[in-house]
Amino acid sequence: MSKTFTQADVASHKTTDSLWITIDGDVYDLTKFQDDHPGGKKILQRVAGKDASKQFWKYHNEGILKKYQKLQIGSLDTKPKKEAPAPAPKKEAPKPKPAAAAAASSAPAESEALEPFGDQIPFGDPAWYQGHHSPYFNETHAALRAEVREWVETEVEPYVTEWDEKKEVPAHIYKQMGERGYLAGLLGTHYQKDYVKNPIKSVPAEKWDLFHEMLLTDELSRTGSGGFVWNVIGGFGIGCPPLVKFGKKSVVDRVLPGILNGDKRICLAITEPDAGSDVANLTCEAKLSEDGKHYIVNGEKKWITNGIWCDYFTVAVRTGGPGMNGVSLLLIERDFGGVSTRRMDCQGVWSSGTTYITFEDVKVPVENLIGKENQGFRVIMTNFNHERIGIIIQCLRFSRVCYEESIKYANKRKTFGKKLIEHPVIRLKLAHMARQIEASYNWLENVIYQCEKMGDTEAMLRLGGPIAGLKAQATVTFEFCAREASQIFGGLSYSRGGQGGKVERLYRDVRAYAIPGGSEEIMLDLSIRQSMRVAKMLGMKL
Ligand code: HEM
Repeated sequence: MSKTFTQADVASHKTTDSLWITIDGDVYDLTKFQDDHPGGKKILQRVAGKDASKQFWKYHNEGILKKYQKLQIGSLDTKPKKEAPAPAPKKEAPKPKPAAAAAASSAPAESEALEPFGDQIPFGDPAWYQGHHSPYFNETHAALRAEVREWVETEVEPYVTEWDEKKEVPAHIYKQMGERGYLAGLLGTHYQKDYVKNPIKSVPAEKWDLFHEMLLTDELSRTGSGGFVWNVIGGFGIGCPPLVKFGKKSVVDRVLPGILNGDKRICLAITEPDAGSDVANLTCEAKLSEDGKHYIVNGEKKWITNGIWCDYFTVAVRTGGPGMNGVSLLLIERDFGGVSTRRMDCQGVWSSGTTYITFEDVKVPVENLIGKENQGFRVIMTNFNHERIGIIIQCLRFSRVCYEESIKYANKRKTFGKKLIEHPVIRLKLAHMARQIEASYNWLENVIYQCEKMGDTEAMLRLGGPIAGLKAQATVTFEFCAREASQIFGGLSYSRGGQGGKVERLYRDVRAYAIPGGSEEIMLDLSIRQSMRVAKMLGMKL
C-alpha cells in the first residue's frame, strides 16, 4: 500500500481494461470492481484516470473506503504526509491531569475539561467530548472512549449493514468483546476482573464505574445498529447480572469465566406469548422433583434476544402461587436437554437473534436457582433498572446518529441551488432533534450518578420512577429523530444501505426500544406511580 504514483501514472489508466481513480490523494484500481459497483460502471468510467473525490463524497459516506480498502493501491506523490493529530483548539480550561492522578469520576471540585475528541459537530457527541466541563468524566473515561471508538470504527461500523442483512454478527466479534475485557464491565456493578483472562486495557479495574459502562454502550451504539448492539450486549447485559449478583457461588464460578471471556453466551428469558410488561402473570412452570434435587421446567418464552445462540438462559418461572410472589429465577443450561429455540422474524434489530423458546421437561438442579425461591420478582425488578438504562443509552446515541448523519448530509446535499443546511426548515428539524437529545442525555448522566451513589435496593426504589420516565423520554426522542432524519434524507432513507442506510435501519429499530423493557405507556404511568409511592414513604407532604 505504500506505493506512490504521479497524477500522470493515474491518467494513463483511463480505460475499462485498466481503470484507476484518485480519492483524496489515494489511488484506487477499480478495473475488477467496476462491474460490481452498485452505482454502475459507466459512472466510474467517466472519471477514469482522474481525481474523483468530489463525485465520490457526493454519493457515499466514510465507512465505504474502510470496507473497500483492498481497492487502494497507493497514494499520489503530491498527497501531504500524515501529520501528527492537529493540536486541540485553544481553550481557557486548564490541562487535564496525567492518568495516574485521575480522580474518581464523581468529584466536582476536581473536574476539569478534557481534550476535545471526535468530529466536534455541535451536539454530534456529548458535550464532554467537545471540551465542556463535566463532573462525571475523567482521563480513564477518555482513554476507554478512544479505545472503543478505534475498534468500532475499524472492525465493526463498516460491516454492520452486511451483518444486519445477514441477520447475524460473526462469532469472532462477540469473542473479541470478551477478549478485550468489555463484557466484564457491563454488569451494572464493579468490574469482574477475577473472572477474565484479559481485563480491559485502558482502565484499571478498580477505577471502573457506571460512567465507563455507560460510555462503552454509547460508543458501541455509534454503529447505528440496534441489531449489532443487542447481538453483543443485549442478552448478556440483562441475563448475566442476576447470575452475578444473586447466583450460587459454585454456579457462578463454573459458568462465569466462559461467559465473560466470550466463549459462551447467556440471555434473559422473561417475556412469554401472554406476559410482557405484565411480568407477574407469567406461566412457565418449574416443579420441584420429589427428591427435592431438581426443578422440572415446562413452558414458552417469546421475543428473547440472542436466544438462538445461547448456552445459558436466565429464566423467570412460576414455582409458587399466582402473582408476583410465586415467581423464581433459574439458570437453565442448553446442555440439560429439552430446550428448543427458533429465530423470530421481526421488524427491526435483525442481527440480534430474536427467539422463541420452548422448555419441555427440562431438569434443572436446584443449585441453579438464582436468588430465593418465590422471590424472583425482586431480582427482576432490580434488573429492570439496569436493562432500562441500557436501552436509554442506546436510544440517545441512536438519536445522535440520526442527527449526526443528517447534519453531515445537509452540509453536502444541494436542493434548489442551496445546501440543505441553508434552508431554515432543515435547521429547525436539527434544532428540535438536538434539544431533545441534550436534555435527555443530561438527565441520563444524573441518573447514572445517582445509581453510582445509591445501593441496588435504594436505587430500585428511588430511581425506578425516574428511570421509567427517562426510558419513555429516550424512546420518544429516538422515534422523533429517526423520523426527522428520514425526512431530511428523503428517498435515501427509504431504500436500505448506502448513505441513508443507518437512518433507514434505525427507523425500523425504534419499536424494538419503545416496546420491550416496559412499553412507553407503562413507563410513563410507572414514572408517576412509583415516584409518588416512594415519596409517600419518605414523608412527602401533599
Ligand atoms: C473506491 C471507489 C468506490 C467504491 C468502493 C464505491 C462503492 C459503492 C457502493 C458500495 C455503493 C452502494 C451504496 C453504498 O453502500 O454507499 C455505491 C453506490 C454509488 N456509487 Fe460508488 N463507489 C466508488 C466510487 C464511486 C465514484 C467515483 C462515483 C462517481 C463518480 C460513484 C458513484 C456512485 C453512485 C451514483 C452510487 C449510487 C448511489 C445511490 O444509490 O444513491 N462511486 N458505490
